Amino acid sequence: GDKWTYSGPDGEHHWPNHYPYCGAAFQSPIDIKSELLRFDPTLRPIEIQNYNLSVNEQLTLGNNGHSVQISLPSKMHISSLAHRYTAAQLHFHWGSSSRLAGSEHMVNSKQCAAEMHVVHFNSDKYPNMSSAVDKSDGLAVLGVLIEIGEFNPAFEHFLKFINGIKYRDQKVQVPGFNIRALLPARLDEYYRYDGSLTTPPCYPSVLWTVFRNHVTISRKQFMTLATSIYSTHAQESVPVSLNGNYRKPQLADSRVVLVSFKE
Ligand SMILES: NS(=O)(=O)c1c(F)c(F)c(S(=O)(=O)CCO)c(N[C@H]2CCc3ccccc32)c1F
Ligand SMILES: [Zn+2]
Repeated sequence: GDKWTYSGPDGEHHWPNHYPYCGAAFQSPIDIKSELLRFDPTLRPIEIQNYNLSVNEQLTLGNNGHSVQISLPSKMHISSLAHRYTAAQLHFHWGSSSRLAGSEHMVNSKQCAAEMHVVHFNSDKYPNMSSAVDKSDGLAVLGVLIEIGEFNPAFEHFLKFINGIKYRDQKVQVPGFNIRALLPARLDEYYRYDGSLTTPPCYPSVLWTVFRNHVTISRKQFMTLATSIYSTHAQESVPVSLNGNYRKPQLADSRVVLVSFKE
């Protein structure tokens, strides 16, 4: 079972005890430092299909005890990579009401307030997420850095339902909305490297795309995300707030981070 947490005796330094890959190479996230970067002119703009979902489509918004996740329909996919990568779910990592920094990836050691990940699997080669999750060409995750600033109406499509998933394993259906609106304007500027799941079992199976440009949410929206969720079930006597659900940056080793932009 997934007993792992982000702090305490089951925190990230202990993950390798039960999940050996967490202590191996090619781990994510990383601190994306200038000295690791190499411009790659072959990196094409990310092209996504069917992200603009109709309100008549129902999405499952859930609290899985580690994050807030939205399950995504399989018509959504990335079409600009070597294989078709079909969307599975998106989820978030955030700080806390007392520590506004909670992104997983950092850029030159700057940690943002939060980070969104849209998880896709290689549907050319694998039938579903479960069979793709431990394959070296199995997954592609789009990472979006989130800063506190302007109010973001796109986030309201799920934040307004968050009180329905306060406790672990609670789920609610929410109307579909344009998932593209959660991404930054420019999909042509990004960092690209080979890495892993940032949670156990930490399989080194992820082609990471972290967009250069962040999106913003308001302080109030951030506090809603950071203070509404518990990692414990409703019936548990002692509720434990879910915040600070980000893994620390891992060793880059000899990895190069490719960039699609010059300046
Ligand atoms: N940062 S990340 O992108 O590496 C990443 C997470 F950080 C994260 F929390 C989750 S999860 O499913 O919400 C909870 C634990 O897996 C997943 N979920 C993935 C991993 C396994 C799996 C299986 C089916 C659907 C989604 C996922 C994940 F890929
Ligand atoms: Zn994630």
